[in-house]
Amino acid sequence: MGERTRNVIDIVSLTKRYGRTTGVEGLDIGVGEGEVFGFLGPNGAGKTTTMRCLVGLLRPTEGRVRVLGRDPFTEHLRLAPSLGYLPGELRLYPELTGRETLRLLAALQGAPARLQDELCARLGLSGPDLDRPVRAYSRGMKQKLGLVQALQHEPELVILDEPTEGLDPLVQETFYALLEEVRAAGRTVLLSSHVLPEVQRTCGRVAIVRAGRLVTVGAVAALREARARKVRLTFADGLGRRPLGGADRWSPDWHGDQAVLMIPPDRTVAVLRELLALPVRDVTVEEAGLDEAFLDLYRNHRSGQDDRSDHGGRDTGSDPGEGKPP
Ligand SMILES: Nc1ncnc2c1ncn2[C@@H]1O[C@H](COP(=O)(O)OP(=O)(O)OP(=O)(O)O)[C@@H](O)[C@H]1O
Repeated sequence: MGERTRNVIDIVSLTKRYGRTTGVEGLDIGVGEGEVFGFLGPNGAGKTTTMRCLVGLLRPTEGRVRVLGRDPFTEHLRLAPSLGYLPGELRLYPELTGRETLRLLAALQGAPARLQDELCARLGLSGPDLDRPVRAYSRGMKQKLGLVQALQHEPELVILDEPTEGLDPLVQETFYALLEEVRAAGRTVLLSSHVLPEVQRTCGRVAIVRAGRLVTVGAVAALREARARKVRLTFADGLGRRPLGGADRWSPDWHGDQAVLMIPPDRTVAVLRELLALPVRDVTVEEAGLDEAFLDLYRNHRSGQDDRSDHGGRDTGSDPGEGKPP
C-alpha cells in the first residue's frame, strides 16, 4: 500500500441499475498509480458495467467514480487524452478503413497518436491491412485495431475489457510485452479477463466480482496463499468410504480407498491431526491450483444467482453513449 501515491481510479459505493436489473451494487475499489489491476468474475458479474462507468459511457445510479480525480461522466472530454479504452464488444464504422478508424479515434482522444505506427507493426497490422475497410477485418484484426487505439496516445490509464479475446498466442505474447512496458512506464492498467494464467502473469492485484458485488480484492500472491490445501489420504485397510469425523464437513471426494479433501490453509494442521488417528497408509498435501481457487469463487456464485432479477437482454440501457464506438 505504501508505494501507492494516489488513486488513479476511485470507485465508491458504485451502484448501476438498468431498470430492474442490477449491473453492480455497492462496489468499492481503488486502483493506485502504476498498478496493473485485474477484474475477474463470472459472466454477468458487472465488470463491463463498471468499466463503462469509469470511461463515462454510463452514469452511476448511486455512488461515485473518479478517474484521475475527475468525474468521467461529466468530464469525459477532459479525460479523453489521458484515457485508453478497449470495449469488450468493439463497434466500429464498417466502411472506414483501419487507418481512418485510428485517425478518427485519435481525434476524439484529443492527443497525438505517437505510438500508432509502432503498435500496428508490433501487433501485426500491415499497411495493406490498414487500407482495408474494417468490415473486411477478422475478429482478431478488429481486436488488434482496438488495442492500437487504446494505447496509441500513451494514456495515463488504460482500461481493457477482455483484451486478449480473439488474439492468437503470438499476438497475446506481444500484448503482454506491451502491458509490461505500460507498467514499467508507471502508467496504470485495469483489465478484465476470464483467463486466469493471464491474470496471474500480468496483474499485481485483482478484484473478484460476483452478481454485481465485490467478493474479494487483493494481491494475486495473497490469493495464492489463501488457496485451500488438497489433502489426499490412502487408507491401509483397503476399505473404501467411511466416516471421517469432523473432517466430513470438508466434503471428501472418494476414489476407492482414497479420500481427497480441500481444506482451508488455517485448518489443515488441525484436520490432519484428527485424520491421522485413522488407519492411514499414505498422505499427500498440496496447494490447490490458483485456477481451482478461482473456480471455487466462481462456483459459489450459483447460490446467489437467483437473487438477480431476470432480464431478456443487454440493450435496454438508455444512457447516452451506449453503443457508440469507443
Ligand atoms: N444495457 C443493459 N441493459 C440491461 N441489463 C444489462 C445491460 N448491460 C448489462 N446488463 C446486466 O448487468 C449485469 C452485469 O453485466 P456486465 O456486462 O457488466 O457483466 P460482465 O461481468 O462484464 O459479464 P461478461 O463476463 O459476460 O462480459 C448482467 O446481469 C447484465 O445482463
